[in-house]
Amino acid sequence: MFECRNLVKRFGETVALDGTSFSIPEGRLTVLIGPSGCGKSTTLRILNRLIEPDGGEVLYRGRPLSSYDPVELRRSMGYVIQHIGLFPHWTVERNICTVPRLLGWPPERQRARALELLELVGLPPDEYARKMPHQLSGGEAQRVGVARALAADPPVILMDEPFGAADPLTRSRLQEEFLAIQRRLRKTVVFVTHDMGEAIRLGDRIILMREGRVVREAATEDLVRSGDGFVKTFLGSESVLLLLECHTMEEIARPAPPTIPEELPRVPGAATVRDGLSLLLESGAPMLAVEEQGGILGIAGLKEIQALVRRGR
Ligand SMILES: Nc1ncnc2c1ncn2[C@@H]1O[C@H](COP(=O)(O)OP(=O)(O)OP(=O)(O)O)[C@@H](O)[C@H]1O
Repeated sequence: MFECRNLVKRFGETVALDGTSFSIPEGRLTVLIGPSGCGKSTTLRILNRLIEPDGGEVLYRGRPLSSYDPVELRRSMGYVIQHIGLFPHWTVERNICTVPRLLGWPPERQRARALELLELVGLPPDEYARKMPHQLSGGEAQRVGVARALAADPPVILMDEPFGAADPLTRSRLQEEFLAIQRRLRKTVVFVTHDMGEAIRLGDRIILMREGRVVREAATEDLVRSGDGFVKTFLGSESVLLLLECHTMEEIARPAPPTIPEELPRVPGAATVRDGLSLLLESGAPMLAVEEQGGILGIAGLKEIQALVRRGR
């Protein structure tokens, strides 16, 4: 979807991007990650032409980005930032419809879309559509921000530390919800974070940046497994836990025996192995029953988790 070649961007003496090259595939969630100041946000702002690079080029759908009208381009890309910037004296519904209104959609279509999106992000429309931004919690405001970014059904969503200000529990809920939405919608998402746990949980691909350059660009799982130099420092001692984030319980479950004890704790097949391990340790049970659509699809315990870690190392 995007092809960035040798991007250079300077702010006075500061070199924010120093020959950055990478590609962003269509329909996948690509994470840009790296230490503070390495050029992640600058890259994102170049992608929607909020700023222009001093050198290099970006191809978007095979054409130079510079050949697109910046205003139209921005309307075709949802943008979610940390402090979501809802308009304070507009209702939630009106905020969500910002772009559809600019595009001249008829009011009924705007309204229907807002209600549909509130549903999608888990905010009951009857309760939330008429609320004002100051009546929302931080997590709810972020959900409205995601709904607003999706409103005109743009093919691309740019997200700059969207859940960065949320407390850990809310953050993990927002991540799960967004992942579920992304599994349905398959947008091209470029997601900036400096939290490796978040990158691994959400990203199909990860682009690791340092000092304005790309250090590594790989599928999430390959990156976690490889653990070379800078990657390893970034992952630190958490690398095993992070590997567990990449896999689901249904992937490691073995077939269930004909009868399984009633008291065995249940875990959804889609839960990460990390969540499965927590449940196993908390419950003290020898095994978990892995469920899918109400039925039991298998069982898994420490042995299966250890096998996964050994395979991943
Ligand atoms: N408008 C600006 N004017 C001056 N310097 C800037 C501007 N925008 C970014 N920079 C500088 O460019 C470098 C890269 O900034 P950028 O915001 O892209 O980093 P980042 O990786 O997103 O950092 P963080 O994780 O802290 O948000 C930094 O040194 C920053 O201070």
